Amino acid sequence: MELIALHISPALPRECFLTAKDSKPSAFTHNVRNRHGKSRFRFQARKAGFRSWNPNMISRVDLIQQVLERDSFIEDWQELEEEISGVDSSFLYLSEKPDRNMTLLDDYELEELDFSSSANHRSGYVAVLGKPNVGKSTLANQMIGQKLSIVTDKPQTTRHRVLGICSGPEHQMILYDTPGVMKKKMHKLDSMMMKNVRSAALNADCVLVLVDACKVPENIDDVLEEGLGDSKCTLPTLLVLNKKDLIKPGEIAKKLEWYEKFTDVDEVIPVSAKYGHGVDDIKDWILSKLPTGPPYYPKDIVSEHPERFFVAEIIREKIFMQYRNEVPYECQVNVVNYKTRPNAKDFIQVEIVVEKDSQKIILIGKGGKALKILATAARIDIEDFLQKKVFLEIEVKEKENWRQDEGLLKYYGYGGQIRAL
Ligand SMILES: Nc1nc2c(ncn2[C@@H]2O[C@H](COP(=O)(O)OP(=O)(O)OP(=O)(O)O)[C@@H](O)[C@H]2O)c(=O)[nH]1
Repeated sequence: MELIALHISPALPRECFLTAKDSKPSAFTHNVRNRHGKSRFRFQARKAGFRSWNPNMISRVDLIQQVLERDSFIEDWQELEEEISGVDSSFLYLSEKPDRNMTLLDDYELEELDFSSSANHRSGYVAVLGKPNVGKSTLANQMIGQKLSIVTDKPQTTRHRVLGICSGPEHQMILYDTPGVMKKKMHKLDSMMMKNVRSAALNADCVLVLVDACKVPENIDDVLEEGLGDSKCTLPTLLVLNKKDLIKPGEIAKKLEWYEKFTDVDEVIPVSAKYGHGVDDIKDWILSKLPTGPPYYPKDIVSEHPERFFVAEIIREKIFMQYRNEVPYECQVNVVNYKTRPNAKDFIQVEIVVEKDSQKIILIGKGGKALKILATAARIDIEDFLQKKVFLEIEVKEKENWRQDEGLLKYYGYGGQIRAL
């Protein structure tokens, strides 16, 4: 490791960050809070060539230890170590939002965030809600300028809350793309997914509710109720009439009028998320609702999820594209091993969990042909995403009723935390 230093800041509560695709090598930051909730140790980790700090490369404790070995100026390292060892570093918690009062940054930290103090800077959290297939992921990707959420033509493909960060010189919007709001919950998986939608809304400073412009206008009360619960009356809400490219301008005007008249939202904006039309209007609306304040994350960070999360999501997208009917919904993709190797391709071992033997047979195909096609398509996209060559190994396993098993679902990351190691 070519560590120079490690920076610890209360404004940066995450363990690993994904930087924008073509950004310059970044400062990777790491946060440890002391007992009083304030950072007392400040270091900075830089390693050229990484788009994110992959926790597999080095464990949290190793990282701290390496810094401690180098830096003699740390007085109270024993306390620091105690604190680190008390934290289960194999999980990333997705539901926390840094306390605004804790994000009062000093000059050094502002410099680290690439942020020059400005009274007009706005930052905050935005929950993106809507029924399945209305275009939430497409809009979130368009706003961030990079594909983070998988997009398919099938409903209910987003299972996790995907956090994407959209930064500009004067703003930082942190978007939660959420699974489609659904009334009927078939499995425990569905209820846990909806719980995640709610916790996204709890963190939000404002809310976008997407509807499909091609569909007959419909009440959004159920989306607001399911997605926001008690917060529904208090948060500024924008109704986004998406897929306007698919209908005639006259029809858009009629639907706009309907939604303005029959829903209790602050504004309605027609857009085409797919083609980026109207997306700037949405950004302007969000900016008018976010509080002024410093950024939460460095400006070149686009997500806090680890690379392995996106690897699993890319494979899930390919499953949706290749297989029909219920099969994609019955699959869970887990990255069980992710090794970065200095002199060889990265090694990624993945298991696809299915509920029945019949699904396993379909996934693998005759002589393993279908699985081979899947692995090739996934590998190409993963290499494009990671900007490096990988060796991808996929195995299909059967676990009866995994969608009903709360313990397993938590282990797979549906309980608000995902595995980092
Ligand atoms: N024509 C058109 N298609 C769109 C637009 N936005 C999204 N789509 C398509 O609609 C489908 C669903 O888009 P997603 O972004 O996956 O929808 P979602 O709301 O995230 O879906 P869930 O995962 O089910 O919650 C995809 O085929 C998109 O390409 C749009 O503005 N115009």
